[in-house]
Amino acid sequence: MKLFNAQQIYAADKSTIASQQITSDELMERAAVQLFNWLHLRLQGASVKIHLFCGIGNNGGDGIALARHLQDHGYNIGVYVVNYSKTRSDDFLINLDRLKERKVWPIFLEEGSALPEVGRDDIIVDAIFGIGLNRPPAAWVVNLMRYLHKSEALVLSVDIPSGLYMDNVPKEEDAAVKANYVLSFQAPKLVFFLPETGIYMEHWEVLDIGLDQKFLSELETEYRLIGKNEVLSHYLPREKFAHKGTYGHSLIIGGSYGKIGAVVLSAKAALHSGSGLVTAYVPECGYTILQTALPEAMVVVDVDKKNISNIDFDISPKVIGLGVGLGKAASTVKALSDFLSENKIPLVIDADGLNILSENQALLKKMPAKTILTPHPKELERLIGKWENDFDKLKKAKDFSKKYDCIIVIKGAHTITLYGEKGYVNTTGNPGMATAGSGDVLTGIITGLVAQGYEPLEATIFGVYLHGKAADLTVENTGYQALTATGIIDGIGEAYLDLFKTPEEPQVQNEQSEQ
Ligand SMILES: NC(=O)C1=CN([C@@H]2O[C@H](COP(=O)(O)OP(=O)(O)OC[C@H]3O[C@@H](n4cnc5c(N)ncnc54)[C@H](OP(=O)(O)O)[C@@H]3O)[C@@H](O)[C@H]2O)[C@@H](O)CC1
Ligand SMILES: Nc1ncnc2c1ncn2[C@@H]1O[C@H](COP(=O)(O)OP(=O)(O)O)[C@@H](O)[C@H]1O
Ligand SMILES: [K+]
Repeated sequence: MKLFNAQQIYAADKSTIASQQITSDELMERAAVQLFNWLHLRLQGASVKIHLFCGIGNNGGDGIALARHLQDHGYNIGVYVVNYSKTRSDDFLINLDRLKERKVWPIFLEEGSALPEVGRDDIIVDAIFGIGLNRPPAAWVVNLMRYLHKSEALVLSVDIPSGLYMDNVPKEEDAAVKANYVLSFQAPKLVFFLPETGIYMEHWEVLDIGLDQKFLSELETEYRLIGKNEVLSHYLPREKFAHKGTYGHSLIIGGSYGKIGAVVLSAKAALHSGSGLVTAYVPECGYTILQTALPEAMVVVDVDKKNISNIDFDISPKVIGLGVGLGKAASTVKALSDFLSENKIPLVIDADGLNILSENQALLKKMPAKTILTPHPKELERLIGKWENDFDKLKKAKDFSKKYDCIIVIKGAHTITLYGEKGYVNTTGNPGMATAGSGDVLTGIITGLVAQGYEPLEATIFGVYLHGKAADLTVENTGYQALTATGIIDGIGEAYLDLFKTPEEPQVQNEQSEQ
C-alpha cells in the first residue's frame, strides 16, 4: 500500500473532483458521512456526550459536517470552533452555515476563552488540524490539547491527530493530540509508523472516501506499507524437481566465547527460511555447541579458540550473514578488514559486524553492492551519526544508503527498509520481539532468502515481514513476555503457510499495541 505525502493527497483531491465531476464540498460530505457511519455503527444512538473541536480549515469542516449528521440523528453534541486563524476554508464555511440552519451555534474558542467541561465518559472528536498543519500551533491551542488529554475522554481524531505534521515531528511532546482512534481518509500516513509520532495514537483505521483510484495508482510514493499483498507478489515457489543445491548455501560468520548462541539462532533461522545448505563459521569453542544444537548445519572453525581471527573457508556460499555474536577483539577487526578486502560474495551484516564498520568507516567502501545492513537504533546511530528526529534519521539513512549502495533495515516496532530514495514500512511484529536474539533470527532469515535466489531488496522486505509474522503467530500461544527468539524461529513455518491461508487483507486498520 502506498503512503502518500500531503501534496499527493491534495493533488488526488483535485483529480477526484475533476474526474468524478463533484464539488470539493461533496468530497467533504463523503468524508463526513464515513465518519458518521463509523461512529453511529458503534454508538447506536447512545446518549453519550460528543464534543467536537473543529479548526477553521477542511479538517475543521469535516468535524462541522459530522456534527450536522450527529445532530440529525439525535446525538448529544457540543460543537466548538478552535478559532486559530481568520482565514477559513470555503467548505468549512459552507458546513458552518448548514449547521446554523439547524439552530446549532458552535462556541468559538480563542486565546483566554473558558474551556468547556469534558467528562471522562464523554467522547472528543478532534478535528482541529489535519494534514495542513505547517507550523507549531499557538500556545493557547497547545493548552487546549493538554486540557483534552487530561479529561481522559475517548479521543477520535479526524484524518490525523491534530498537531502532527506529515513530514516533521511536533516541537514539544504535548503539542499534539493523543488519539485513541484515528480515522484516516483513504490511506494511513507515514507518521503513524514512526517511533516519535506513532505514540500519538492507539489505533488507526482507514475510511475510503473514493478518491480517484487511477490517479492514486499512477502516483510514485517514497514509502510503501508492506503487508501480505506486497510480499506475496515476490514469493518464489518451490519446484518439484528441486534439490538442496537449488536453494543456495548460506554461510553465517560470527560468534565469540559466550556468544555462540547468536550463531545458532541465525543459522537455524536461515534453515527455517528455506536455505538449502547452511554452514556456520565460528571460533573453535563453538564447534561442539553448533554440532549439538543444530545437526542440520555444517561447521567450519577459526584457528582461534575464542574469537574469529582469520576468515578462511574453502566452500562457495551464495551469501554470507556476518556479525552476530562476533565481538570486537582486535584480531576480529583485522580478520574482518582482510576479509572485506577480498570478498565478492553478497553480505548481510548485523550486530558487531556493524559496530566494527562504524569504528572503521574505511571498510564501508569495501562492501559489495547492495549489502544488507540490519542495525537496531543504537547501531544505526553509530553508523550514520546522531539525528534530530525521525525524519532526519530517515534522510541520513537514505544518504548513507546511496553513498555506499547498501540496503538499510531500521529495526523497531515498524521496521523500515531503505534503499536509495525508497522506504518500505513493515506491518508485522509485536513488542514481545524486544527480547535477546530476535535480531539474530532476522539476520538468518534474510540470509536464507538471499541464498534461495531472492534479490537483496526483496529478500530484506520479505524477511522483515516473515520475521514479524512468525512472532505474531507464536505470541498467540506465549504472550509477549514469554516470546523468545527460538519461538520466533518456530513460527517461521506457520508464517509461510499463512501467506496462502487467508485471503489478502487490505491494510486498513491497525492496533499500535495491545496488553
Ligand atoms: N483527500 C482527502 O484526504 C480529503 C481531506 N479532507 C480534509 O482536509 C484536511 C486538510 O485540510 P486543510 O488543507 O484545509 O488543512 P487543515 O489541516 O484543516 O488546516 C487548516 C489551515 O490552518 C493553517 N495552519 C497550519 N498550521 C497552523 C498553525 N500552527 N496555526 C494556525 N494555522 C495554521 C493553514 O493555513 P495557512 O494559515 O498556512 O494559510 C491550513 O491550511 C484533511 O486533513 C482532511 O481532514 C476532507 O475534507 C476531504 C478530502
Ligand atoms: N516493540 C516491538 N515491536 C515490533 N518489533 C520489535 C519490537 N521491539 C523489537 N522488535 C524487533 O525485534 C528485533 C530486535 O533486534 P535486535 O535489537 O538486533 O535484537 P538482538 O540484538 O537481541 O538480536 C528487530 O527485528 C525489531 O524490529
Ligand atoms: K485532526
